[in-house]
Amino acid sequence: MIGHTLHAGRRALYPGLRYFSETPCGEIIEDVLERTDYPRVTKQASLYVHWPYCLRRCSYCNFNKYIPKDNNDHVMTECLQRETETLLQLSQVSCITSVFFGGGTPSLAHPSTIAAVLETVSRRAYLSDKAEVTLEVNPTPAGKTKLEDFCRAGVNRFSIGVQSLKDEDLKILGRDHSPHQALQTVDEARRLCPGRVSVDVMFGRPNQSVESWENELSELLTVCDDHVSLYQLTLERGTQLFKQVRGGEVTMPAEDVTAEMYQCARRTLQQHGFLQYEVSNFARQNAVSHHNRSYWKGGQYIGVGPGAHGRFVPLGEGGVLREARTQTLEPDVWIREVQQRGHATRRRIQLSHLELLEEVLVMGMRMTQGINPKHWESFSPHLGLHEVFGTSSDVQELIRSGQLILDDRGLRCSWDGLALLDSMLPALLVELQRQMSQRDDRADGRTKRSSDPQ
Ligand SMILES: C[S@@+](CC[C@H](N)C(=O)[O-])C[C@H]1O[C@@H](n2cnc3c(N)ncnc32)[C@H](O)[C@@H]1O
Ligand SMILES: C[S@@+](CC[C@H](N)C(=O)[O-])C[C@H]1O[C@@H](n2cnc3c(N)ncnc32)[C@H](O)[C@@H]1O
Ligand code: SF4
Repeated sequence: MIGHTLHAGRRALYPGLRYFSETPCGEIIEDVLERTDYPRVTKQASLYVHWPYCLRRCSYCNFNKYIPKDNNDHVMTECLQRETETLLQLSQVSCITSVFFGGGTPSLAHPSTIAAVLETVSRRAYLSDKAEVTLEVNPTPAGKTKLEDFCRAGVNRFSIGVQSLKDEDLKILGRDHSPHQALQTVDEARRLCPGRVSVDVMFGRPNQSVESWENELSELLTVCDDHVSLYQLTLERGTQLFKQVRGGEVTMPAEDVTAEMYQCARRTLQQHGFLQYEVSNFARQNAVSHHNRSYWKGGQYIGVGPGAHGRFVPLGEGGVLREARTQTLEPDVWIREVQQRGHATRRRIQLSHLELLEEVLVMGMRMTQGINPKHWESFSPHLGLHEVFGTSSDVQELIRSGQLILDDRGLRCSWDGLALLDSMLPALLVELQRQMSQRDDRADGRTKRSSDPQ
């Protein structure tokens, strides 16, 4: 989803860099460096920390996870701290706005590991007491008993992988908990962090019908807190489920059935007071996830741990371009690299201005509020949102057909359009590429004219 870099191979020079420093998180001091045409760079970021271990492999999952051979908590903790320090220094980020411990199964980590990483962040950057600190939890009895200690370590939001409330479905998915254990974990998390508990649920599961999904959702709504993430089960190559489906052992619901499940869930959640704020995310009482929202708003983020990815400008190395960075995948190799050179960045790609705008577009359109003109302008000061999309006949057609809205509030999907976002993005991206290239041609023309012999 976010690791995706559009046109990663292409390189183009940023027209310039405007550098904003922050004191410490709020006030922005503008300090124009070099040329004048580049979106602002701030000294704030969110932090993602990847815990790469799971007790077993769920049948559908292709995330970066490994079954631990032995307990290496101590060395993992040291390396997560070291990589956090290094990347904070490399990025010169002085304010961390949210922290997300994801995985794998980060609830397998010792609470002291979580505390140690947060302590490192606080030592090296500003981390407000109020900053959102989320931990993903597998709802097993062992996970549940550690929740209180995780809170003491500094976690103030839990994201619980409930996935399904049907025992037989959890078995097909290869989960190691029952629906009852999941509900007990949600209860305990709500007791500890009222209003700050999210549940992840997957739909489009093998043999699932719309009717059974509706019943399951109703049950979920009686127990959940104020945040729900609904993910359509994706059949990932290389997983056990993929093989089972290909071998005919398991049948996935047809596309029109999963589309109906999605629409039915959106309606039901709305009726229960949840606002959909993103393709897969719903919140009531304003319990939106700050961490996820900062990704969708094109904020900088630092990723530490095996396979984590990040998006930031390495100001500390003299960098001026935002980079897409990925850390080494395999934990033992990652540990060695962190011990040797302080971090294990395996891949770094400088994003051109166009690539950055493509990401801002793709991520921003996932939010129901879409992209407002000011948000766009902070990344594209010289080519406004209406200039890019206002004149395109393809975009006009999407507006006429009721899928897209472009007005004073910006560009966004309609209710129906959000479900069809993937089919709309190619037209939007083509328009962006066309307008950016015309703009570069005009700028080149001006440069050429001004350097013509008099
Ligand atoms: C990778 S898991 C990590 C958290 C934790 N280990 C768990 O399983 O709950 C994060 C979320 O990704 C979602 N996910 C993983 N694989 C998926 C797939 N193939 N299709 C859709 N969602 C998936 C699940 O809903 C899960 O809660
Ligand atoms: C699958 S989402 C689950 C979020 C959950 N539903 C919630 O509301 O808290 C996990 C979060 O971690 C981020 N994430 C997952 N894997 C990552 C990775 N390898 N590097 C950086 N961020 C990652 C996702 O972008 C997202 O923000
Ligand atoms: S879904 Fe979660 S618990 Fe299952 S294998 Fe993937 S990361 Fe591990």
